[in-house]
Amino acid sequence: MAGFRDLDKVLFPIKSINNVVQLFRNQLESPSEPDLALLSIVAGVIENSLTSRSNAALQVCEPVEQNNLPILEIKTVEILYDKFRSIMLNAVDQNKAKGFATRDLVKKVSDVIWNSLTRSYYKDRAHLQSLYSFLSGNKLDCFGVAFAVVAGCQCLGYNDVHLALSEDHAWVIFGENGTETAEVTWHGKGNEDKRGQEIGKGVSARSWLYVNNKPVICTRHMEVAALVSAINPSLNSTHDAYEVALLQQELLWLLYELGHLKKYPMAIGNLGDLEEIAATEGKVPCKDLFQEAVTSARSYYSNQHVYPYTYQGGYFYRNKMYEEAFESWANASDVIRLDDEEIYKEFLEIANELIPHIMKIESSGFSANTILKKPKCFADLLRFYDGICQWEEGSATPVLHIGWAKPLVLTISKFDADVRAQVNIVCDKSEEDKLLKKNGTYFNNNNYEKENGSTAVSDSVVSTNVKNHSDKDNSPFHPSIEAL
Ligand SMILES: CC1(C)CN=C(N2CCN(c3ncnc4sc(CCF)cc34)CC2)S1
Repeated sequence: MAGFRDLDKVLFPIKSINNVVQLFRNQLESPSEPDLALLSIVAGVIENSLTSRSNAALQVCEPVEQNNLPILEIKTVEILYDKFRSIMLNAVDQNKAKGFATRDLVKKVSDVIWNSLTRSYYKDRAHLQSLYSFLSGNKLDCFGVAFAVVAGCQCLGYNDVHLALSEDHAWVIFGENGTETAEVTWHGKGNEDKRGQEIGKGVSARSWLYVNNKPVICTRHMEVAALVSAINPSLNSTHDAYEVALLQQELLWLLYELGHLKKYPMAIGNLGDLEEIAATEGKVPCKDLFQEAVTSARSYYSNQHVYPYTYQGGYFYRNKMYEEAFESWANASDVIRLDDEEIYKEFLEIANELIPHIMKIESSGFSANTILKKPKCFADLLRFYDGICQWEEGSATPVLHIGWAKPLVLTISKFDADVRAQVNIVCDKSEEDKLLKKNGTYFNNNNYEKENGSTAVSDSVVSTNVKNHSDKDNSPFHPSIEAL
């Protein structure tokens, strides 16, 4: 482990964002691996000092000149760092010969963190993700507990313990081949925690909560990306602390340029959101970052992640690119599996707020190039709704209710009959095969590529997949909705 070395200590007292970026760069480029506890404490102290209620007023009305931070003395960091190490070293006996972590060791570290937490507190509050929060307030959120367990294991010399991330949960992998898994934190409200248990191989592992067995398995450097992604600049529900957001943005660029975000779609999406708010001169534009997140999820996680498409759809929506937003949301809908509370809320907002808002604007008659005349938009909308219906079919609990049906009917009815007529529901493979051959396009599950591998759609034919409600096989071919 890199630890707190002299070349890091000379950067103190830290007074600017550049100093913090340099500390992270030192750690990330060190021959030994970056020290998660050190970096989480530094990020946590800075975030807390700039977002805590005490100076919230100051931050909102008097933006501190750029790049200056409240002075961070080395002593502050050393005290917290040594406290974390002593908690770990005292709790776990050290005589055992180092080697690979065991389930008992991982559970023990999780218990040490767990049993130190304040009895009851509002778990979804902001700024509870870092080791600073753990050490100064004995409070952590769900992600923060999992991160602290990995940082604790690193402290104890178990470098095989790594963070595993889905889009709404976190756990750890460990062991000689990194194939052991263990729950180390809770998930959601009112669910009994399963700490110590392995991630099931059954239905639950195929749910969205475990991204259908395609989680982000972090390297040490990606764990730094996770702590940076988890930095929360929120001052209150309407304002962000400018310096915290800028620090997060610069650290994400550092990690991006070192290549540590390649397999981390959500971190790329986080950077895209920050770049949309304040673009950094000469960098990859946010629109391309959102596409890179989609490509990463498709390349490394078999397109089983939803958030890259909702990041991208949200960008298109905010920039009034409604045709593109429909396509992103339809792609997101193609991904979803069995029911899950968090992702349900995402789709509920898209179906019952964002899409109706777009339809209201588009049918107000002022938009010249209205999507209401575009068969592809109608096709993508049907694909979006079809995915949700399939979700309903596949899930134990009912998903759809009249609250979904009304906006759905209203939306569909906004497209004229002549536009709808151009969307041809193709219901059997032979017909689809003929069509595909004719247009040189073929399908794989959720995206379409020309034979030459470029992802595109020929102008005359826009094809899209609609999962056949009946077929349960995994054949890549499904009846499709064609807009000719
Ligand atoms: C398109 C969106 C609604 C905007 N922000 C989103 N997120 C913000 C950032 N998120 C994340 N960003 C980086 N890493 C992680 S790991 C994780 C699961 C709990 F550990 C969540 C998450 C979660 C998703 S999704």
